[in-house]
Amino acid sequence: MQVHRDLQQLPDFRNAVITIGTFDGVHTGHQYILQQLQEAAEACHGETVIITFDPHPREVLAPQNKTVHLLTTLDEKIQLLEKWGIHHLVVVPFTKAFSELSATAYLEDFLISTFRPHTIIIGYDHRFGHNREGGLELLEAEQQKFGFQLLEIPQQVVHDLTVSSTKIRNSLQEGAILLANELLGYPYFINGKVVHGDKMGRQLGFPTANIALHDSRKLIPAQGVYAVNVTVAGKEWKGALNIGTRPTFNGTELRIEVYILDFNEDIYGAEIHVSFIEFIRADKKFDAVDALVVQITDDVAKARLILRS
Ligand SMILES: Cc1cc2nc3c(=O)[nH]c(=O)nc-3n(C[C@H](O)[C@H](O)[C@H](O)COP(=O)(O)O)c2cc1C
Ligand SMILES: Nc1ncnc2c1ncn2[C@@H]1O[C@H](COP(=O)(O)OP(=O)(O)O)[C@@H](O)[C@H]1O
Repeated sequence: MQVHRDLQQLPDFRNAVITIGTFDGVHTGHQYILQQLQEAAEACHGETVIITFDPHPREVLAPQNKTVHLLTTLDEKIQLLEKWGIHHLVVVPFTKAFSELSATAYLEDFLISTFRPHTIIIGYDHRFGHNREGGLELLEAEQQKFGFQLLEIPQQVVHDLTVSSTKIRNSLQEGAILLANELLGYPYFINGKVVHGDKMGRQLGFPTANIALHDSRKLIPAQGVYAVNVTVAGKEWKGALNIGTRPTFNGTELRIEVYILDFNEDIYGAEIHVSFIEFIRADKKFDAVDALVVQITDDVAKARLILRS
């Protein structure tokens, strides 16, 4: 897949079959659209093109309530779309000026003149241009003049997609990992860098790699303990991960930290990838450190059992 971030440097697309969207999570619901895109492209010997915006339009248009919780960062989305065999991903820098283009200017001067689409695949309720003034009716009106095909994604499919995205976000925020993973079609994951903590872990007998996420907009699952798979320096390990404020030590800051099973290496500064497999329990305040150690020992045994094979 080719990723284009500069609209001035785009290639000449051959019979571009395009769709526009955020594809956050690239979950099972998005697969229907990816399939439509591929089928339409095969039929006209064309190229599949996904147009997405970065930053997220909501962050630019409503910055005061920008509680955008991303299932996937742009880099993660790129990795996932790559697996689907999409030919081109075009990342359009979403600016205030871009958002103020009239619907006709957006359609004619941006979408059509940039991509010369053979086919446009679009949700029945898709809106574009200043104040969301353009929609399917405008696309239909311009279809003849510019000679593109229009494929409408029906209401039911759009509805299912929205329900699915919301369900995944809510499930993760409630610790319902199994449901989230089923809807995603793969285990939810985070990417970050191993940073220094308070050096308490090794004293407890469980050193924990503290993870600083690459993107602060990434959705963090519910506080608690999880069985996870970890990739660090190209190798896979199993782990027990805690998301919490460490109430036993009267901590306040939210930390994400993982004890890696059967592992003993200095990995400060390393890139780390964690996939969530199962929720084990909620975060707790213990009266004594000994009790916390007993609990962590039990968590690790549970993680081992969940992740066996
Ligand atoms: C599997 C696991 C479960 C944990 N559960 C709790 C918990 O319930 N309550 C708590 O206060 N801390 C919990 N912790 C966090 C420990 O308190 C933490 O690892 C310790 O403070 C070390 O922190 P450090 O990496 O900054 O040295 C857990 C850690 C792990 C690895
Ligand atoms: N099994 C392990 N799991 C996680 N980190 C480990 C493990 N063994 C060694 N380490 C190293 O120890 C560090 C964690 O030790 P810890 O005492 O918790 O310090 P910190 O508070 O800085 O995280 C990790 O960042 C890593 O470099």
